[in-house]
Amino acid sequence: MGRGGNRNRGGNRKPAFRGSKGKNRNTRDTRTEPWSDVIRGNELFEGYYRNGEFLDEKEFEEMWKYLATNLPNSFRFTGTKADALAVREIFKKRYVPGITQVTFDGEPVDPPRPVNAFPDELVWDMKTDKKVIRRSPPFAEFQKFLVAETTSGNISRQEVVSMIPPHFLDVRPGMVVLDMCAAPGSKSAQLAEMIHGDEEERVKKAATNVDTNADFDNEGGDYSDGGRSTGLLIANDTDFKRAGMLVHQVKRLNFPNLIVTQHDASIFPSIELPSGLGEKRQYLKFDRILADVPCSGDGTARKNVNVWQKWTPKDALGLHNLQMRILSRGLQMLKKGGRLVYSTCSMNPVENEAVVASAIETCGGVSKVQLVDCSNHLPNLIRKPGLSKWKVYDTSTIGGEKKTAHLFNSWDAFCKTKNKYQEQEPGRTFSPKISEGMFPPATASEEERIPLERCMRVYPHLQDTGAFFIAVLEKKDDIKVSQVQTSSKETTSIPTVGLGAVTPVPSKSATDSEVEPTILEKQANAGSEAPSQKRKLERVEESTTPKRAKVLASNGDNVGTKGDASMQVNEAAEPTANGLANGNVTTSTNELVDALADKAVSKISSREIVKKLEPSSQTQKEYFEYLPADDPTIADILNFFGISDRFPRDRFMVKNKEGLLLNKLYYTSELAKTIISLNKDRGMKFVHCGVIMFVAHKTRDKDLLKCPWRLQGEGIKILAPWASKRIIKCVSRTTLYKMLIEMFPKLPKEGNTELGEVGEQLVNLEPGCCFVKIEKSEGEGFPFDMVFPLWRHPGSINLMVDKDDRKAILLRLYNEQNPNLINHVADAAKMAEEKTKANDAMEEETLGEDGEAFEGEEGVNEVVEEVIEE
Ligand SMILES: C[S@@+](CC[C@H](N)C(=O)[O-])C[C@H]1O[C@@H](n2cnc3c(N)ncnc32)[C@H](O)[C@@H]1O
Repeated sequence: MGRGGNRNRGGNRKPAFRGSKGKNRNTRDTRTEPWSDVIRGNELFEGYYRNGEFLDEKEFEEMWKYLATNLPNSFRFTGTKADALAVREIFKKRYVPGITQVTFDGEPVDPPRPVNAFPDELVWDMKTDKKVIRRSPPFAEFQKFLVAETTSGNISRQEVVSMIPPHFLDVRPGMVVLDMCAAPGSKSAQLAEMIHGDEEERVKKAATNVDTNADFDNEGGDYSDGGRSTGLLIANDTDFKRAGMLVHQVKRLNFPNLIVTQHDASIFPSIELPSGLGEKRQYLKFDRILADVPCSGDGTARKNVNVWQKWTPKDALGLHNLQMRILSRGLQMLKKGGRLVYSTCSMNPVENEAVVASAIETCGGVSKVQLVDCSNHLPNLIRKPGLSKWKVYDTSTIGGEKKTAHLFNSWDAFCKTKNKYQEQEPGRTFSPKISEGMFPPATASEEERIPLERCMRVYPHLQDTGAFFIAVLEKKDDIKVSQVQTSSKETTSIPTVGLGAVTPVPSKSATDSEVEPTILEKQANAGSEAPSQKRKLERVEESTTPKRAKVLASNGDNVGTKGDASMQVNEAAEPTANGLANGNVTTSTNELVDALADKAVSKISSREIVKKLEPSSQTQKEYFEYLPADDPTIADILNFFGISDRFPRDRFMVKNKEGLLLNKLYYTSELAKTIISLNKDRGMKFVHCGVIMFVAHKTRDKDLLKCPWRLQGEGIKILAPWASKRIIKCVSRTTLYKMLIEMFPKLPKEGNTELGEVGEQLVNLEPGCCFVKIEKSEGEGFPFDMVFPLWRHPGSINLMVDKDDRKAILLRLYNEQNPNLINHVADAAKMAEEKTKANDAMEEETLGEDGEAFEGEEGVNEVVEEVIEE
C-alpha cells in the first residue's frame, strides 16, 4: 500500500499519508469542520491510485498533490452564443481590467482566466481567495455582477470538467437528445443550448420572410419550425427531489423543446411515436444520448469532503452494475449512427473503462458499437488515454474487523484468491459484487479489440480541474438482444423491481428496434396495479445479458452514490415505493415549481425547492392537456397581439385534469406535444414540459379589457417575432432606465409622459399587455436584443420584470450598483394601510378620506393586486 506522505489540510501543503497496512486513522467525523481543516488523506484511496499503475510515480505525485488542493471556481457564459458573447464582453471590459491590477498583502492576485480547453473564452476560472474578494472593491463589484448574472441565468457556475461531456456529443439543432441522469441539470442546460443553436436570428428572418433558407444550416441543423430548431431534449433523473432541482434549473431556459421525466434510466421506457393504421408500432430513437451516470465521485475530492472521509473501493464495486445497465439501455435507445457519451466524475476504471467494455461486448462487440476517436476534438483539452489494463481493488474482512486491501489483476486471480481464503480462513469475506465484467477484457484479435485508449481521462494536475472520465460511443448497427445473451438456452437473472429479489427468466431474441413494448404499456393493459412480475417480463424483453454482463443480475442494486457538483445522493436502482412498480403515478413537481416560478423562481435556490417538495407531493399527478387548435380564447388572444397565421395554434396546453383554460397557457414544440400526448397515459412520468406563454390577468375591471391575458417573460421571445400588434419600440437607454427604476411610472393623458418615445407610443394604446422591443445597437446603445412584456394601465404603466431581474439589468446595462427602485403603488398602499390602522385606532369614519387620498392614482387597487401576483 501507500508509501508515505504528509497529512494535508488543503491549500498546497504536501499530502498526508501514513504508511501502509496500518488501520486508516482518519476516522474522525470532520463534516462539521471547515473544509480547509479537513484532512485530505485517506489510506485506501491513495493506496489504490498509487499502486494501481494509473500514472507513473512522478506524475502520480503531481496528481495527488493537486487533488488535495482547493478547486478553482469556474463559470460559463450561457444562452445563445450572441447573448453569451455580449455578457462576456461586459465582464471583460468592465471588470477584468480592475481585478487584474489588484494586489493583496503586497502580492499580485491571480485574476480570473479563460479556460483554454473551451472555445470563445466562454468558460473562466478563478482561484481568488474569499478574503481577497471581500476586501478588494474591484473583486467585490465583480462578485456582485457574477451573482446577479447567475440569478438571471446568463452565467452558470459549473465545474470545468463537468462542462466537457456535452462538447463531445456533437449535438446539432434539430437533434433528439436524451440526458439519462440529468439532475441537477448543468449539462442539460448545455445540451439545450446546442439543440437551439442560433435560432433567434433565424426565426427573425423566417417571420419576416427575409430569408427563406432559414430552415437548415450547412451542418445539417434543422430549423424548419419557422426558424426554430425542431429538436428535443428529454432530461431524466430517477430521484424525485433531484428531478425537482432539474425542473427548477431547466425552466429558466424557457425552451419549449424540453421534457423532464423521472425514471430509472436503466429501464427507461420506450417512447411511442405515431404510426399508420396497421403499421408496426414506432418508438423514439435518439440521435444523441448523455449517460452522466451516478458514480463514486472520487474525482470531486478537491471540493467534496466526503471523498476524503469515506472513500472505499466498495463504492465503485457497488455502482458498476447500475452504470452498466444504464449504458446498455442508452445504447439500445440510440439511433443507428447515433452518438452516446458516457461520463463519470470518478477515476476508478471499474466505473469507467470496465463499464464501457462490458457494454460494448453486451451489445455484440465493436461491429455494433464503437468508441470514437476524439483526439481532434477540443484539441486544447489536456487528457490522458483510457486504460487498457487495470486492477480491481477490494477489501476483505473477518467478521467486519481486520480490513485487508487486495489488488486483483484478473477475474481468475480474484476467484483463486477467494477460493484459497475459503479454505484457509473461511470467515474472511470479499465484496459479493465483484464480477468478471469489472476486469479488463480478454485479449482479442485486432478487429475485435475494444480500443479503450480512445476513452478520455482528465486528471486534476493536467489543467487544474477536478477529475473526469469521458467515453464517446457510436452505434454502428442495430443491436440484437440474442447477440448479448450467453446462449439461447441460458437463463438470465433480472432483479425484481422493488423487492431486490432475483428471479431467473428466459432469454429472448430480437433486434433492438423490436424490444420496445414498455412496462407502462403492459401496466396500462393490465390495469393500474403493476406487480413485480410485469416488470420482470418487460426486463426480459429489453434485457441485454452477456457473459461479462452477468453482473447485471448478480448484484443487489441498492447502492449509495456520489453525484458530481458536490451532490451526494443515494439511489435505489429500481423504482420502488413511488414508482411504476406499484402503479402510483408520481409526482408533480410542476405545480410546485410553477407556483414558485410565479414568485420569481430564479431567486429561489435549488435547496429551497427541494425543501418545499414535500413527500406528500410525490403522489400528485401531472396533467398536460393540449387544447384544440380552434380554441376561441386562444384565437382571441393571438388576434389581440396580431400573431401571424404561420405561428402554430395547436401546441398550447394547460396543466389541469379538465383541460380548462383557467389561469396559464403553456406552449411546447411539436415533437414534445406528440410525445406527451401519446405517452402520458402509458404511465410515463413526465414532470415538466412547456413554457408559460400567457397568464390570466386578474383585475377587478378585467371585463373592461379587450384581452385579459398578459404575456410572460418566459414565452415572450418565442412569440415576439410573429407579432404585428401592440408592439412598442424602445430605442433610448434613458427611457428603458426610467421603466426599470420605476415600477409604475405614470402615463398622463396629456403633457410630457417623461417616458420618451415609449410614452408617445403608449398614450394612444388601449389598456392591456404589449411587447416592448429593444434592438441591439452599436456604441452606446444596447448590447443585445431584448423584449419585455408591459402592462398599460389607464394611468400608468408597468414593465413586467420582477425586482431582482430589474436590478440585474440595471447593473448589466447601466453599471448601477445599488439601484433604489421606485414603487409609488406599493408606497401608496403602505401609506394607506398605515393610515387605515391609525384611523381604526382613532375609531373614526374615514373611508371617504382614504378614497380621496388615492384619487387620480388610476387603478391603484388593481395594480396592488398585480404586485402581489408577480
Ligand atoms: C452525476 S449526477 C448527474 C449530474 C448531471 N448530469 C449534471 O450535469 O448536472 C448522477 C445523477 O444520476 C441520478 N441517478 C441515479 N441513479 C439513477 C438511475 N437509475 N436512473 C436515472 N438517474 C439516476 C442521480 O439522482 C443523480 O442526479
